[in-house]
Amino acid sequence: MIPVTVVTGFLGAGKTTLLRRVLRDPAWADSAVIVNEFGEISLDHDLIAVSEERFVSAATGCLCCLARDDLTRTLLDLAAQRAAGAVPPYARVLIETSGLADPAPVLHALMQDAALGATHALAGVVTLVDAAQGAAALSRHPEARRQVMLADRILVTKPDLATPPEAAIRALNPVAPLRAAVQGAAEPGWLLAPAPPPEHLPALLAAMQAEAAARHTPGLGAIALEREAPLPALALTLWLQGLAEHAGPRLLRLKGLVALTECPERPAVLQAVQHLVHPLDWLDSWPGGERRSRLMIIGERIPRHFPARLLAAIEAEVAAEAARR
Ligand SMILES: Nc1nc2c(ncn2[C@@H]2O[C@H](COP(=O)(O)OP(=O)(O)OP(=O)(O)O)[C@@H](O)[C@H]2O)c(=O)[nH]1
Repeated sequence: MIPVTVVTGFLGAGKTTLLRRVLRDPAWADSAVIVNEFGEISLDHDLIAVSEERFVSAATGCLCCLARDDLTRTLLDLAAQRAAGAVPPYARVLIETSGLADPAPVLHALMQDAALGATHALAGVVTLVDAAQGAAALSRHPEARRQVMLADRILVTKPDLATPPEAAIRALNPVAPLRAAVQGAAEPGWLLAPAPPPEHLPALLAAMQAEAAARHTPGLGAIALEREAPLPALALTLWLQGLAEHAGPRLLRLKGLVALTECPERPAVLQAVQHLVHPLDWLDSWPGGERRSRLMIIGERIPRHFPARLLAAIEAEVAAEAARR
């Protein structure tokens, strides 16, 4: 049996950060990773930096989540390749759901599909809750609440930024063991040790399925932005300010790799979760040698062309100002 752990948590909670850390630990490096990303641009592979063979990006055009059938096929294909020696042997599978995913269909697939059940066993659901923005996400987004309700273990992230919203978490899930960790520095043994599914899980899943229509925040969408030419850091800063002013709390998540004019040979990793822009990080080199900025914005009712048009206007203004000086 191949143990499968589902790692979930709302947009920007720190799932990729955690996986990157866990996979650097030699004791857990023999894990296969399936990342379910929402939107047209896939970035997590570049950020997790796990080997090509053990990584599957299950991108989806649907906000909802990884469809049951897709997940079943992905897990069985991977297991067949493992049995045939086409991929290095792996000891477990970690599934990172999209931040907007309802984990219930994934759990259904693992618990009810006969072929999957014969080869894979659900080892647990690890839910991440952001100490800084988790309380807001839990009150506004049904997806975030369902992720906490289904958790076997809860990891509060970013406790360096704010006090964990423990009361809001406990109101949804009074029993799951809870710990906090900065930058994914959690004990993998605690996080990933198989947890028997709680007795009430089938009833909880059935109840959730019954109210499936209410499980998503209405009006959510992802906007992708790609560009060849490097961008002045000033234009990027002004663009972020403009987006935040325009969208306010409707801007849920922004992430991307950006070529800055000041340092185009290395990609800057841009991360924002709601109004909080995290400090820029840098990768050592451009993944695949392709020097092209890629950005993904997830928000509620943000006009599709607004981010690109705002960026073009700001860039023109910054260039004109530079020419005047
Ligand atoms: N200060 C602080 N920042 C953190 C911590 N954990 C993660 N972050 C930052 O939070 C941002 C989002 O982290 P990710 O790991 O990309 O979050 P995610 O859940 O994978 O995001 P999505 O897949 O887009 O939903 C990044 O800038 C991380 O560096 C933490 O404990 N403290």
